[in-house]
Amino acid sequence: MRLPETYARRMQELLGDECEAYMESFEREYSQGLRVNTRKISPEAFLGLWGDPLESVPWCPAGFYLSPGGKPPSKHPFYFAGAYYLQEPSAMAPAAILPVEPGDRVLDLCAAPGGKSTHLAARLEGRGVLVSNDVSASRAKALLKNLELFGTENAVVTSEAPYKLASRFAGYFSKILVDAPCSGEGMFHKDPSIVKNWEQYGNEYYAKIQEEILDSAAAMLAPGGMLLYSTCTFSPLEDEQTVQNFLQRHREYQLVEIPKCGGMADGRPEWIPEGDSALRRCARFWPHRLRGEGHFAALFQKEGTALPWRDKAESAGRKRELEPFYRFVEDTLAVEAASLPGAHQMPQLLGERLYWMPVEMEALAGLRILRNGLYAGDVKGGRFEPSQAFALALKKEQVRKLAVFDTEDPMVIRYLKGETLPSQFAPGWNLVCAGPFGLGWGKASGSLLKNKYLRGWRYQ
Ligand SMILES: C[S@@+](CC[C@H](N)C(=O)[O-])C[C@H]1O[C@@H](n2cnc3c(N)ncnc32)[C@H](O)[C@@H]1O
Repeated sequence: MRLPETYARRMQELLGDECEAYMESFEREYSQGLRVNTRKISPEAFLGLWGDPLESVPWCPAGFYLSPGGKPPSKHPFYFAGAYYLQEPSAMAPAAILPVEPGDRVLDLCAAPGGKSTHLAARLEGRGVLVSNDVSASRAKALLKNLELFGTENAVVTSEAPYKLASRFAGYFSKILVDAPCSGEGMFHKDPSIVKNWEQYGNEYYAKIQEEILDSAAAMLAPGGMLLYSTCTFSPLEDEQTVQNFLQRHREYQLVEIPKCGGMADGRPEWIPEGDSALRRCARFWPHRLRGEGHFAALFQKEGTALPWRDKAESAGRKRELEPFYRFVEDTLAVEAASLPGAHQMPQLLGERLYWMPVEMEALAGLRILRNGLYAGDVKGGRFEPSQAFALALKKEQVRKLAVFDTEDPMVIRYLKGETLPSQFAPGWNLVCAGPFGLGWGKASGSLLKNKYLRGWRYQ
């Protein structure tokens, strides 16, 4: 692997004797990981279903290393069911470290394609709200898809510049994740093309953006709230220096110790001018000291007392315009409308589309929003057509009409490819399942199951 000379020299100066081990880490196999969606299944139950033995990632209770030569994980029906996310093991740390509780108001400010957002969503267990933002509109689309695949009902997906969000959400969030754009030195092994980007932009360019993003994040954190800053680079300018500069600009923040495990190392105050010893509380992930790529994380707490967040109690009652939806629930599902995922949020029809929204639309006016909560489906012509997102947010036990196939049954892949299938299922909408997981809808009529799997998500 060809590393830029200035980079290699700097790493030699920083790491000294340890640099040799770092350089050797480029020779070993890149570790791939899988993080189980705990909204859908426990890690233990997943391991039982998966069959191949998987080793745990020390800093993430739902994370596992994939063994080379195992099942191709991006072609497996469970991947299409949102039962897991494929994620580099070190990248599982930031959302595991930020102490998110169900009911928190969480912001993921640089969120696409959603590795950490899907993790935060799982930890929220459907309570509170997750605002997932990425400044890039095209990347935000992938973010939305991943959150829908995970069955998330309480996410607002936006595509805005952080300062613009800050003007609307002052002091609103109890937890914020800033997984900042960075020079990506920790990913040189995973993706050597990042070296070109490093040569083009350098560390100062990113350090400036990181400071701006962090200032916007600071404006949005509630008193007593916690902020997790992470990068996938080794540069002290983008790591310890960015953290120290932030603390100097925002005296109401303190660094919180990140408990080290699995080979994580302390932050390095001695690598920046007049570095404060508190910077040791940060965590560094070195590829020669642990099984994962390079990362950095810092956890801050804002002074003040956090107020407990309560979901809005929705006693919406039965709304006349939603009658087709209630009929669908009675015909197809095994639970009442009030106990469905997202039903504690505000039901709202936008045109024909029914959503359960965690945040009032007025609060988001003027922002580029891709989604506010769960898009349940369309109410049209006196009928209700459930959405793909709704299928993935439902648990199999919540549905009465089911078309269940064994995970290994070739019908599963045929369904994911969009084919019509033979049916012996109850007439009407059925949740098509691979083993314990819903994949999407099918509509049974006579001897056929019409395929309602979302076209853009089909198995290629
Ligand atoms: C490290 S990636 C995020 C990865 C993501 N957290 C995940 O786990 O999948 C950084 C993201 O920051 C976004 N970004 C770049 N410049 C930004 C800015 N000025 N403000 C906010 N986000 C920005 C990029 O589009 C990119 O998606």
